[in-house]
Amino acid sequence: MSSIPTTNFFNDVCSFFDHASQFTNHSAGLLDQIKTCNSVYRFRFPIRKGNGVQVIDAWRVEHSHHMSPTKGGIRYSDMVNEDEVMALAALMTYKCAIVNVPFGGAKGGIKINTKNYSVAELENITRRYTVELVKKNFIGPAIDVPAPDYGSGEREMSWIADTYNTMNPGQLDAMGCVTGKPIALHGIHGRREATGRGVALAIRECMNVTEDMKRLGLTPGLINKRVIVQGLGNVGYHTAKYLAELGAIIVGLCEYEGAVYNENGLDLEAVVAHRKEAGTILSFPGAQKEFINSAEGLEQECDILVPAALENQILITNIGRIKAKIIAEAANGPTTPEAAHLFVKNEGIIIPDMYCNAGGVTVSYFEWLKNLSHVAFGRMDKRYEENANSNLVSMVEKMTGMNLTLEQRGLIVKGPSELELVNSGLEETMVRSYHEIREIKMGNKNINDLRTAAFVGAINKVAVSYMNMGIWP
Ligand SMILES: NC(=O)c1ccc[n+]([C@@H]2O[C@H](COP(=O)([O-])OP(=O)(O)OC[C@H]3O[C@@H](n4cnc5c(N)ncnc54)[C@H](O)[C@@H]3O)[C@@H](O)[C@H]2O)c1
Repeated sequence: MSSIPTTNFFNDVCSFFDHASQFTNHSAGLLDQIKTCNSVYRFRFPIRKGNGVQVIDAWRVEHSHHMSPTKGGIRYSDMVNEDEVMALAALMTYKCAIVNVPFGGAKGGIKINTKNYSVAELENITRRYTVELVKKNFIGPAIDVPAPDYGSGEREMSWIADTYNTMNPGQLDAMGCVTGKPIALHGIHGRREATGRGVALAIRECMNVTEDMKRLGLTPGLINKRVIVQGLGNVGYHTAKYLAELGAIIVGLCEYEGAVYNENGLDLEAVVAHRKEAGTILSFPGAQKEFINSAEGLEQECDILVPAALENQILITNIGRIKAKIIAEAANGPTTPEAAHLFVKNEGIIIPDMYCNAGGVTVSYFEWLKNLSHVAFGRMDKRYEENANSNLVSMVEKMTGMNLTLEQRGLIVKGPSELELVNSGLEETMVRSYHEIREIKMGNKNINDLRTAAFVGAINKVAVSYMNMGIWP
């Protein structure tokens, strides 16, 4: 892997890119166009706080316009900075390419600690942020479509949708300006859990390849595999939930205030309930061990480690103590290039962020399509099941000469629900993309990790778009 020294997150992404680009045959100029962030919008705006005024720092970065609109979440964090937003925007470009979602990459950031603001203040900040984006043409269903990320969720997406809609009266597709909205406000079933579900499917796919598991000394499949998850937010919680449903054992859970471990398994819901009540993950009665230094939680015995919090968690300084054989990057950028290089050299498998957490943008794409098409997805359960006089039922009754019972009528007319459609589309995407990446790796003996293979696939797809598009004028 790359020998470029790590200085920051965007550099790390570029260093992975540079390493992979040697396995492509594109010109230096085209590679430069793909790698660079096209538009970086940094802005500041005031809000009222108490009796005074506070200035908020914010960003929106559009990394690539090889496809429109651009797409990517908005991070609410007091640690967010321009470099981080640029790196996350770049990852969005490669992520969308890997899962064949026809968007360019983008990302946003608002530099606040959400705990220090009331709900009303958060609403003011979110709405003013949206207004700033509208003013500069950095948001719109055909321009740039934000989504949730660290520190933001359905509530913030609702405020964004409403602000945009209010500022664009009569725009038919206005609700497609943002995804990750609540179901009741033009959202889609399955989006909330999509990233975590996708991570679990990515891990399942990886563990089902017998020859790769043999190399790691593991039996294939997820049953009874021991998992540690870092971060109990949207992505971490849902990943742990679906992995447990697929037969894995959640042995460790880490939050910023500490970590808990039990070699026989932790009850996820009980840990979440305990944390909610006690205000900390520590002192959970079902834990055998606990760690006040949360990072120690990552270093415990397990087969699979799922960092699902923030970047730069697995570093050259702690990689030697990580016992997992598989790192599934649910978070963006959790492993630095040097740490990743060492882990792969020691025969570990890293399921790279740009593929591993792509379930979120995949289902966001479904939501955007739903908003643009103005058509409900899936069956209308009640109407179909209660109305047994549909044409289809009469036809079957005519053909068979039978009088169908209500239950039989229901079975005949029952199509997939919106959630079933979303989940099957998500599963198909995660399965197909995993094997596409693995085949790139297997097709070149000099590519020894899935991240490089994923980058090669993504660079090639983005390059084709840019070449087809040409340069104007
Ligand atoms: N939300 C999505 O759909 C989505 C999609 C793709 C990628 N991601 C990535 O997944 C990661 C998590 O995002 P999220 O939406 O779950 O955020 P979130 O805000 O819902 O949850 C993050 C959790 O991580 C915890 N955390 C923070 N620092 C920690 C530390 N040092 N150790 C342990 N826990 C820590 C926080 O307390 C919080 O509970 C981010 O890297 C994000 O970019 C999110």
